[in-house]
Amino acid sequence: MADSRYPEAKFSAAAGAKAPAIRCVDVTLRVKKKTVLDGVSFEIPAGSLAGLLGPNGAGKSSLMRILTGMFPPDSGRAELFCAPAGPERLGVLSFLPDRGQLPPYLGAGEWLRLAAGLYPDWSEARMEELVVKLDVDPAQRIGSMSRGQEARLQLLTCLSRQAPIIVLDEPFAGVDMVSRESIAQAVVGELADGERTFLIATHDIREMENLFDRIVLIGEGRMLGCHDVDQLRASGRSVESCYRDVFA
Ligand SMILES: Nc1ncnc2c1ncn2[C@@H]1O[C@H](COP(=O)(O)OP(=O)(O)OP(=O)(O)O)[C@@H](O)[C@H]1O
Repeated sequence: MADSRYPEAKFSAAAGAKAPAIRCVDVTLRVKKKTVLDGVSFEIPAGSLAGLLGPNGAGKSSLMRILTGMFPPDSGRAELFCAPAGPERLGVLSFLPDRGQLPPYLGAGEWLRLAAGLYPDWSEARMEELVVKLDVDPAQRIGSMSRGQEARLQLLTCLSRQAPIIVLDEPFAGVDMVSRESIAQAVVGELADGERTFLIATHDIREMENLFDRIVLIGEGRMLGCHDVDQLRASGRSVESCYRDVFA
């Protein structure tokens, strides 16, 4: 069932599995005279778990920031549930930025209590479950955390919200290899229930390969493909082989 607090999500779910939760139409962005995104168009159907893949500097983070409404594109449209992305739409989207920083002087538990007050869609039950799964110590001061430990706390913060769209920019940066695999399966895989829509930018293709049902490939600011993963597999290809074909 779509969450009744988000009429657009309900509308989208009612419209069928193919209703786009995220749509970009000819999105172009220039930063300091450089074209960072050049006519990017794709759709992510509601309920998908999509990977946004591409090499360093491809434009993935820039595209995600446009989707969160941090800044508008120079031209084209970015839409969430068929309405323009923008700061006023942050209620439908939970975002984990690639270079986010949590207040170093707080303990993890103190931060989570603060976040619970900040977000109206915070789920205390999910937060408690994720504290265990992500192995976060509520007593640990954020400033004393390793990069991987802080990344877990950031992921926990993002996933404790019940927003219908979840956008994660490099959620596993700094997390060790074995933990990346288990977090991908036990946390992201479990939350991808066919209702929420995930867009995840990652270089950890092997760990995420089995979870994606769609991939968007972007290189030097241009769209280089948007594939249904089942169709890729039916043609004898994997996400990794597709990535190598495009970028190697
Ligand atoms: N504030 C800025 N000033 C100048 N150039 C910028 C700025 N922000 C982004 N860029 C440029 O835009 C391009 C895309 O950057 P972006 O961070 O979106 O790429 P990315 O695909 O997320 O890369 P990565 O995988 O390394 O995180 C890069 O060439 C980057 O140098």
